[in-house]
Amino acid sequence: MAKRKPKTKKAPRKKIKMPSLKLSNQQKLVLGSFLIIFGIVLCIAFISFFFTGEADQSNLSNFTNRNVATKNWLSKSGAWLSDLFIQRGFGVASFIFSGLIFLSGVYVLMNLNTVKLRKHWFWGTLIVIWCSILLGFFKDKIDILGGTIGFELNSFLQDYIGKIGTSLLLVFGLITYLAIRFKVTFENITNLFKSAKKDLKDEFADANKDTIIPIDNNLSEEAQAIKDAFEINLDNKPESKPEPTPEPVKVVKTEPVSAPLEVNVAEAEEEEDIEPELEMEVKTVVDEDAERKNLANKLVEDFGEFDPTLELSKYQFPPLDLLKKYNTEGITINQEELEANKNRIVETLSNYKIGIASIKATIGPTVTLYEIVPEAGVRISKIKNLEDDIALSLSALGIRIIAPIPGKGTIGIEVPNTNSTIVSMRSVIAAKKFQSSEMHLPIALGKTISNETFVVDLAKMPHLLMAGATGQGKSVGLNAILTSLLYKKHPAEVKFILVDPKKVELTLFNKIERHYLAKLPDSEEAIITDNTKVINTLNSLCIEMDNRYELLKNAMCRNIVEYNNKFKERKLNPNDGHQFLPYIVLVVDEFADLIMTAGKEVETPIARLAQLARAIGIHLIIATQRPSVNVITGIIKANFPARIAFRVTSKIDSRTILDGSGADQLIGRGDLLYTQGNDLIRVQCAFVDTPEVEKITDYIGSQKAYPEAYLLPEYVGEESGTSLDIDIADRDKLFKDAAIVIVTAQQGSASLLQRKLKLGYNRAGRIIDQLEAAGIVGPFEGSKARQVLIPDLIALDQHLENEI
Ligand SMILES: Nc1ncnc2c1ncn2[C@@H]1O[C@H](COP(=O)(O)OP(=O)(O)OP(=O)(O)O)[C@@H](O)[C@H]1O
Repeated sequence: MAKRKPKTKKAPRKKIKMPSLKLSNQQKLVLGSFLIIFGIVLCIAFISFFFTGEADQSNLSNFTNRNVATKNWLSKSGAWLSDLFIQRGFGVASFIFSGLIFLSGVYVLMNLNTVKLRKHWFWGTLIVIWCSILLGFFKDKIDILGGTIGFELNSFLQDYIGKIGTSLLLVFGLITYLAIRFKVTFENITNLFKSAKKDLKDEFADANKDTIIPIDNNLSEEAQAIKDAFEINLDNKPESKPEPTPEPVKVVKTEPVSAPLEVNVAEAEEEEDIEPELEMEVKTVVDEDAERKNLANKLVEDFGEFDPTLELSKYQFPPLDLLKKYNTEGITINQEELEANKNRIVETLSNYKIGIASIKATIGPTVTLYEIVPEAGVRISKIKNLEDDIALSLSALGIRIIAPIPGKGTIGIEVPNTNSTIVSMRSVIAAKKFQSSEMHLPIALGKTISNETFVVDLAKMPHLLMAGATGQGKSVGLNAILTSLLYKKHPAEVKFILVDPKKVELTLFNKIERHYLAKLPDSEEAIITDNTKVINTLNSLCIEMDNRYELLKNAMCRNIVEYNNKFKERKLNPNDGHQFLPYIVLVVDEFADLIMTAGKEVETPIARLAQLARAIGIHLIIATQRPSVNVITGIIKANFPARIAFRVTSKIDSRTILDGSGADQLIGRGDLLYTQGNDLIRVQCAFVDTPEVEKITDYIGSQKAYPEAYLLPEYVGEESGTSLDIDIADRDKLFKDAAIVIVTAQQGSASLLQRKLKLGYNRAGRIIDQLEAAGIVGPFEGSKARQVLIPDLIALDQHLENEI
């Protein structure tokens, strides 16, 4: 079976979640309102209990008897409930339970986070117990205060630690509660007292400001008395301290000055007082990073890590059964063939006087590798030169000599099997190596010569160049790559941009447009078959790349993996434009065709993407039939270290794609050479047929999808405005309407036309060209809208009339 979810992905230290009871919205409404009403019922019954409890007491045992009448406002059930909670339970503190039940109802109804609710219940229950123990002291006076439980607990404690001990224990409980729940500290309390004292003083000071005592020569006795009184009231200092304020007043008194001097008694006092109380304001520098981290931790605690797959949480990965099993699968060893080939190799080599010390065969799906160890003193180059002779003697195509096999110290001769076996996509997808791979973009390419499943990571490549003559298995190879990713990656994690100039190869993927494809905002079809659109898409992808780099820079991340992890850990704020970034894989099926028609316009953005896009999760896969140097230019080659070569027709083509020969000696039908810069690895590509792809895309396409394909940023092409001599007769039918829209809005943008006239991007772009040619809008100005050269509609009419 296909893996439903890449469970083997390093589980990011997820908290073990409590099994959550998932309720539908209707169930939430029912349960929420029930709890709210039940909370209210309890509260009413409890209140009523204080008035009717005593009267109902005797009837409780006859609760089931219909004829017995109770006085509780909620009748027998009210009497029973309040007796249970208050009398036999926790006393008046039981009101807290009714509040908690009510609160639970509100939480369920409003779909609030239950973590807080759990806290409320925990602390609420503790308060109930604390209160009932406290009120248990008064059981003798009013027995319902603490309830039976409160009384029992209280007397239990008293038996062991006495009345004083129990009281102290309750005080300790209160302190603990305040300290933990309200973060009260000793410093907080002292600061509170200090500030209260200061406030009090300020108040007095203010009061005195109103009664400023003009101290002139004759400071009245009363003033002195008032001042003294203040000193006595406000100064807490011990009497031994140096004498406080009277001094300045005395001075004034004894020294008559002609100019009246106003002395504010309170002020003078404050000067004295403030000094010893001088408080240093300690400003703690808030570490923003730490604060953000705390917030992120809290968010993760409350809501769990961000799950990008949440929107399509019910998405099912395609099952393995959709892929076909082949009868020809499984390697059959033809002993005779093996023997015959061995003998011929030994014979041919001995004809050239090359002795062999040992020979060993490894049978692969399409070729068998004969590893020989030549006798001492044999030149390797001598064997290498015998390639054609060995091929002749074995009368077989596709003989490849690897001399020496890197890291083995042997010489390899690959000889095609007479009956090659098909490597099914099913077998490679089912392989443990693929299923348990922890790669970011794993691709099960096929099987190696030693019959091992060959899995590579596209994210590491980071771009792939694929070449091969027509009919050698390129399209199947591309399908195998796409299938691998579909089997391993959720729609939220990867998006494809498919360019298919042949128009038929990738059309099947149209069905998964809203799951897996990305497209330009204005394009109708997600799969690009039109070469001009490719240019826009590539440029748009460059904008996406720049945007992503900006996001990474702001998030201080070096690559998409770090960024996405940070986003999942809720350390990046979506309000700042951050979002989970899916990988984007651009697949171009026929690159030669593109280069021929668009040349530099395609080459430049491709080269730019190839150079820069690896860190931000954009990967390119480019396939071509013609691996000639004018298609795979130096700049492209330099940026595509990973290459796949299917069979090509000439050594030169092989050299272009692989920087060496080899691809010309392949046997076709999915036989390929893979290199990532160093060794060449011969792989038999997995075979996936069109009906299989169709089944997979049908399966995915039938599931719930995103509202639309992943939208790439809009790119306003420069191609508009190139041909300014547009014939008036060739103008679009909507030309005049467009001119009116543009002049009215005084904004020369194609997207405005798209919106107002409901046009596709291409047509809107063409009309903008025509408007430029007609002198209505100015030339292209990059990201800005074009200038409108006509001020109003009257001027537009005149302008168009003059043209004719
Ligand atoms: N991995 C494979 N295993 C077995 N047969 C294969 C494999 N790949 C391709 N073939 C055979 O080769 C045929 C041509 O393959 P494919 O259509 O992929 O070639 P191509 O290189 O894409 O050709 P073109 O460039 O003309 O589209 C297939 O129909 C299939 O019969």
